Amino acid sequence: MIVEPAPAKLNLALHVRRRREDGYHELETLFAFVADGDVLSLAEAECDRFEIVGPFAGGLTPDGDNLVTRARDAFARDVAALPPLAITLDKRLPVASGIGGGSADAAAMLRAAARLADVVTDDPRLMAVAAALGSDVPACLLGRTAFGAGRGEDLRVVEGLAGRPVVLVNPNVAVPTAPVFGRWDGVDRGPLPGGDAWSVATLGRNDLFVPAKLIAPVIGEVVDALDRLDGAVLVRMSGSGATCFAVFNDPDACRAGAYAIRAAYPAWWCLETALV
Ligand SMILES: C[C@@](CO)(OP(=O)(O)O)[C@H](O)COP(=O)(O)OP(=O)(O)OC[C@H]1O[C@@H](n2ccc(N)nc2=O)[C@H](O)[C@@H]1O
Ligand SMILES: Nc1ncnc2c1ncn2[C@@H]1O[C@H](COP(=O)(O)OP(=O)(O)O)[C@@H](O)[C@H]1O
Repeated sequence: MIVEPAPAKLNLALHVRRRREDGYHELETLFAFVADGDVLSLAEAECDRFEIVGPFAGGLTPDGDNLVTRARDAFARDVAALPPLAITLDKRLPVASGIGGGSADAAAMLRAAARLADVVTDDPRLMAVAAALGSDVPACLLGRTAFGAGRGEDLRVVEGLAGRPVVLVNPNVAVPTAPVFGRWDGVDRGPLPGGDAWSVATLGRNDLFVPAKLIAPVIGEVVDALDRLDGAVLVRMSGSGATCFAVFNDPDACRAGAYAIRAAYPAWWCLETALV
């Protein structure tokens, strides 16, 4: 049995620079990962099977198009043969929420497949398969704090944020990515600032915040609620939303913040975790 974690991704900053001819957007982003996420379990079996369990299993159908089975099939086609596998996805992250759950699941499947097939994880074919699966999958395959450019696949690792406590909050509203990009106003507000990772995070922006709020105005309430927490040193929306995060210096303040959010907004999803 292989157990492969699929950690949630955060965009600590996300600058949208321009819309490309192919419909995708050129980004400059600071990717980070947290200590919690979905979990993929795999065991060799008589035939391929896929099931989804966990708190957000209801948001997906196991028979439908899933990034896990797409990653499995792409690996078997483009990298190396795989034995029949019984795969269980423990879906703990809200679906379509800006923290890359599906991308993290696909990346976890590729890592597990590489282990099973004795392929090294820095095999360039793995990154190529990841990029074809989705813009965030290469970053999730790397799983480390990194600057991302291009569609998100041009990655440069950066150190310096591990261990910072963070609260993630989603108002339980699914926000699909494409319509958010579709509402971006086309104005280039400038590149990521220079400096170390923390300076970039704090001085940066999320250019998808305004377009995402047009689709789900409650995101504004989430940011306001996080802004009111004592000790929050960075509050922002991640990706195309609707999940927002608050970074703290002090783990006790983080715990108190998560407690306050759960008490005031019991219908919202709230995860107390840390950057890795
Ligand atoms: C916005 C980001 C920021 O990290 O995260 P999420 O909000 O999805 O977590 C990503 O760029 C999302 O990556 P991912 O979710 O893998 O997107 P993809 O499947 O590649 O693309 C979904 C759709 O989003 C739009 N898209 C995505 C990436 C990009 N650089 N430009 C785009 O315009 C396109 O309309 C595309 O059809
Ligand atoms: N394993 C998966 N987990 C989540 N979503 C998936 C998965 N496989 C396919 N999808 C599809 O991908 C879309 C984006 O999902 P997700 O990665 O959760 O969004 P985001 O990157 O915004 O957090 C969903 O609307 C869903 O239909």
